[in-house]
Amino acid sequence: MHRSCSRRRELAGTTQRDGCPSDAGHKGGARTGFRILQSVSTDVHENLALEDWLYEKDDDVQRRRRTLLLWRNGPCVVIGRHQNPWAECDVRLVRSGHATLARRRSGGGTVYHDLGNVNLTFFSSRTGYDRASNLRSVVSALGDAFPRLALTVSPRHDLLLDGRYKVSGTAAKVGGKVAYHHLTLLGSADTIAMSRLLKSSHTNGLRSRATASVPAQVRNLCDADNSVSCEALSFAIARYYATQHGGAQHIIEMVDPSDETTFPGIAKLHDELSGWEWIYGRTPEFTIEQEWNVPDDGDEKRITFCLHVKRGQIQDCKLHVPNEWLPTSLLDALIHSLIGVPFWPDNVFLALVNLKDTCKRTEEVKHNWEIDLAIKGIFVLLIQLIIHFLINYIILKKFVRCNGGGFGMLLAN
Ligand SMILES: Nc1ncnc2c1ncn2[C@@H]1O[C@H](COP(=O)(O)OC(=O)CCCC[C@@H]2CCSS2)[C@@H](O)[C@H]1O
Repeated sequence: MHRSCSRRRELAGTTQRDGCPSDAGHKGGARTGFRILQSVSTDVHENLALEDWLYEKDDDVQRRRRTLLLWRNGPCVVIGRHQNPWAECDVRLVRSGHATLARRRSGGGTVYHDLGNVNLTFFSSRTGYDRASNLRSVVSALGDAFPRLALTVSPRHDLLLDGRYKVSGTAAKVGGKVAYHHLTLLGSADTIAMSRLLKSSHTNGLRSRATASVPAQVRNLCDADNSVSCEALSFAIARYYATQHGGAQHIIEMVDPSDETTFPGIAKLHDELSGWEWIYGRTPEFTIEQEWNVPDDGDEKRITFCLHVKRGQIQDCKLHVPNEWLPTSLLDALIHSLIGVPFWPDNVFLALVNLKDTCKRTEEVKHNWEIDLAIKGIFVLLIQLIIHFLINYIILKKFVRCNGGGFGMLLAN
């Protein structure tokens, strides 16, 4: 890392300096065995790119120098590497601008972040990687600074307040030589937004082998001690970390993940992490099935609609409607118009709504103008669908190419 652009904040004293000597991270000229960094960015994709960059490219991390990174994000939902966003959160709400969606490199479940949540990443050698020890340090650090907080480490490495409320979730990435363990810490996050966002938009009928989150009852630390703030949490943890690793005094080095000079190649990592291909396209394949009953001459008929999605695109589509309702050729055309289309709830939702309308229309038609109009209706539906898909598909593809993602903005319009 070229450090001349980072800023340093000396926490043991009161000084905060801008511009630093080129040996930032060296204490009094002598290199310490550890380093504490804090990101100035609150953009989740920038911060994940920074984490990635440090893990992949940073000389100090590669030389197994212990590094603690502190970071916070604006409102976002962060899914694990092997998760399905449609199963884990309300994608529609996310896309309407309420939060950013990110897929991280580590496994595990889905969490919500905002500025009331602090993230800590402990980089170490693979052999020095020890989640339990990191968590014990966090508990000790917070115990020293906020004696009123009763924190414990659960068997699955969550941090619990009063033995039951989750205040921190953990995940990790372990490579051949280096590793990181990262965790959240709920200081004063918006837990109402959290529960709204972490509700699947497709609770019924979604089948997949993706990792499922383990929902928990959460609480903010500030609810147990109102002197808790994210700044105070970061300070307490940084101070403890330094003491633990032999530093009498500690310095927090402020780093800017949008600075390509300091972190060469970081923009590429950012583009990858914020692109559709990574966030949605990496979803393990899944099947989604919807069914509903439609009245038919005083009776009820069942319609089923089943999509198989691979790499974020519809690979297969099955639609069963009563034989007499739709001519097979049109049914096939409808199915084929969906194949290869990115699985985008709007696309599928529209197809379902149109299909429902068609069925209703078919019902009316049976009684009024018979099959002639039904075919016309379906034809109109097909044209609508095809136009809709073409518009979405072409524009979205173009958009993704230009912006590396950001469907939310487009679809919100
Ligand atoms: N910010 C935060 N902190 C603690 N717990 C949370 C948070 N957001 C949601 N939750 C609760 O955890 C479960 C999911 O628990 P689950 O155990 O399934 O997943 C995790 O804990 C993953 C932690 C990942 C930590 C990374 C560190 C830096 S980037 S993200 C969710 O349903 C909520 O009930």
